[in-house]
Amino acid sequence: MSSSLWRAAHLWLAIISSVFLLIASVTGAILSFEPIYQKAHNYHIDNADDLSISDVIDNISSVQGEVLNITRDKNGFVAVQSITSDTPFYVNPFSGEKIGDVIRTPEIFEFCRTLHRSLLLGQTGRFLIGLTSVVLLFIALSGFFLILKKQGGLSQYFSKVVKNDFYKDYHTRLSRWLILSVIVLGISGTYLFLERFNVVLVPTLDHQVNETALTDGPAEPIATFTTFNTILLGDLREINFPFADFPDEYYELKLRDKELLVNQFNGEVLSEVSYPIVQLIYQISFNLHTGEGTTIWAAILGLTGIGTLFFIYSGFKIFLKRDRSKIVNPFSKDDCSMVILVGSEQGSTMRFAKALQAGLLKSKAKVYLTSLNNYEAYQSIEHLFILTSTYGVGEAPASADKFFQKLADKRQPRSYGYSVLGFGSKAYPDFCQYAIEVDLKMQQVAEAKPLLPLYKVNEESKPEFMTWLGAIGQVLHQKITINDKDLAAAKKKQLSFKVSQKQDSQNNADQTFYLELKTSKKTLKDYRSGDLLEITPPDETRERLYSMSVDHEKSTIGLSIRKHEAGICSTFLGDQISGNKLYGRLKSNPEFHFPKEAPGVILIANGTGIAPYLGMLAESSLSQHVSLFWGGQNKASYQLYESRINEALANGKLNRVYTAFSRENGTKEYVQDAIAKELDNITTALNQGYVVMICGGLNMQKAVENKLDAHLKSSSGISVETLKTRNQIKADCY
Ligand SMILES: Cc1cc2nc3c(=O)[nH]c(=O)nc-3n(C[C@H](O)[C@H](O)[C@H](O)COP(=O)(O)O)c2cc1C
Repeated sequence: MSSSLWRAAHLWLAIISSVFLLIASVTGAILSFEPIYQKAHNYHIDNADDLSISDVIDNISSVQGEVLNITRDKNGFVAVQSITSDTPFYVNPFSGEKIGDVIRTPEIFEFCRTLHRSLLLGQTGRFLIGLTSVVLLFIALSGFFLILKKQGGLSQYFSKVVKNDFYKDYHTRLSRWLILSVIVLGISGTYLFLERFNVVLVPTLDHQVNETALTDGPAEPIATFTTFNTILLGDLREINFPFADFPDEYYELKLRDKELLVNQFNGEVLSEVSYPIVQLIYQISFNLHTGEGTTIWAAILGLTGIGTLFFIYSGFKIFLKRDRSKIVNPFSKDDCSMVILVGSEQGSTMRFAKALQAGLLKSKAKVYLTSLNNYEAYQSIEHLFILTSTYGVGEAPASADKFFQKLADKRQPRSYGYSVLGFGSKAYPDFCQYAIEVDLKMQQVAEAKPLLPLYKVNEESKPEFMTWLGAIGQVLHQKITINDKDLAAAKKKQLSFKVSQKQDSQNNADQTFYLELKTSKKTLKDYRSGDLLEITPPDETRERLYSMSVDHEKSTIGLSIRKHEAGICSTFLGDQISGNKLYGRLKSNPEFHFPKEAPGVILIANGTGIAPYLGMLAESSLSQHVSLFWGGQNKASYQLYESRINEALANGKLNRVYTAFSRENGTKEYVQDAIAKELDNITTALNQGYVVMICGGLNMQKAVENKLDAHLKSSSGISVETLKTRNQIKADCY
């Protein structure tokens, strides 16, 4: 069974049984206090368990007179019902003296017990709650399997949990400790359920007493009964005394593992029947399920009940936040003749790949879908489809960066046809570069025969994808139908914004404008400068992200945007005028927030990358030293931001500004050149704990980081990579 099936089983069983689990956990947690509550009364007398039954009977009878029944409960408390008392009472087995009345169970426990056992619904409730135990067992076992998978086996069981999301992390962390007790509760609850509904039959004990051979009087003293002398109080559960001095009235002894009938006159054992194994298992299950008699186990059960509440809550949170783009493969990899490998960073290529998978599955093909980084040998492979986007500067997306290595290491067992489909954007100079490289690599694989030349899709264009799909259909001689719904991105709830200001750059060549959008205070409450605005232009499926500045006082966000010729979204935003209404979503980007704790911050940007900094300057404190490096075409380009920057300089929120112009009076200076001049100061500042932030184009980021890296390595032996892991260098480039 694959991990995804385990996960699906874990999830759906939990969802179906959640209400019952909730009731059982709350009541179970409360009931776990009952054994602790009882133990707290402490009617336990030390060393009494070593007394023989004959001593106990003697001691009690001499003080309490005629006794009807003696019990020893799981706490070791000895209770007596005598002929003269209406209710049972606890005694000291050494002295036979009464030490207290039998504890009355508080109402709350009684109520919880009924709810826990039958949901107050009688037999139907008992059945439902019993079934919940069975389901709990499967949830726990699937959970255990998932932890093993996640942690990388039993030997890694308690190794560090890879940081993810609060609910996911603690769902795993806590369950590593509580899973065993949940499994115990599941197994014991299941056994009690099976016993109650007679699936496991516990036979009634059948004592065979030879009535004709029964002897009577004269009664010998109990102290001479060998059996009573050898059985210890610790092994006793109950003794029922004979009612009258007739030979067919005998002592009934219930011990840990058997029952005895003993002649009241001479102590002869008339019948001895051991409990059947099913009954012993029942007892063990009962004790394990209730925690009766053991405070520590009861406390563990209580924690397990509370933990289960957390599992239900966090499980729901994980479910609601779940990644709907998860891959589901109905066939195992070696059964599939068609394999789809995907390279995707933000999920859109995966969406196309899933639509393709669904289309092929509809035509009864056996298809296996996975990411390029999971490349391995596929025993039944006939066709391979590679769909990949390009990231960075013509680089592999995150889910494909190990593909070439794996392709070199793993060979397919047979020859197969392949086709590569690249996803990218013409707004980048290296359009579909990574797909081009993948296609070239595939051409060198001996077993791989091209089905089609490389196809490319610009900005998730559906028509371009359909063209490729048609070509594939022709090669395979089958029509592949794709559901439009599968291709469309999930509709997300949009927030409304009003354009409050639009300002164009004074340098026309820049094609840049500043857009201020107004919204409500509440909408912006959880967002900061450096977070992102996601805009999907009307009639488009693909969203674009813009790094924004946030002004909480004015309830506005600020964006700096450069119009691209083929840029659908930048054109759409460029057409806006004050008063227009726009829709979008806000996305948190905590890795790129202003570091309020740092002694100083160096902000580096080119072009529109300055947008988040314009808001961040308001967040700096007067004790922090903040400098800004900005690169643009010329001084006219700078004017779009100048008043905001000057205001920050005037009120002490910004200490220094360095500008670099690439087309000003014949000079050709880029922001990385301005950085190069200040490398000594920047290195000193980093050594003092300053934080460097970089926002703008990827090429600029690379150039700045290369300069910094070389200088840092030679001067202080530290690399940019190390500073990034320490969060001393933060970048948000595109
Ligand atoms: C930071 C960044 C860098 C990108 N670099 C390139 C690139 O060099 N070449 C290209 O063709 N597309 C580039 N793209 C565009 C993506 O490849 C394109 O949007 C693709 O549809 C994304 O697919 P995904 O959502 O599956 O990752 C880039 C996108 C981003 C956000």
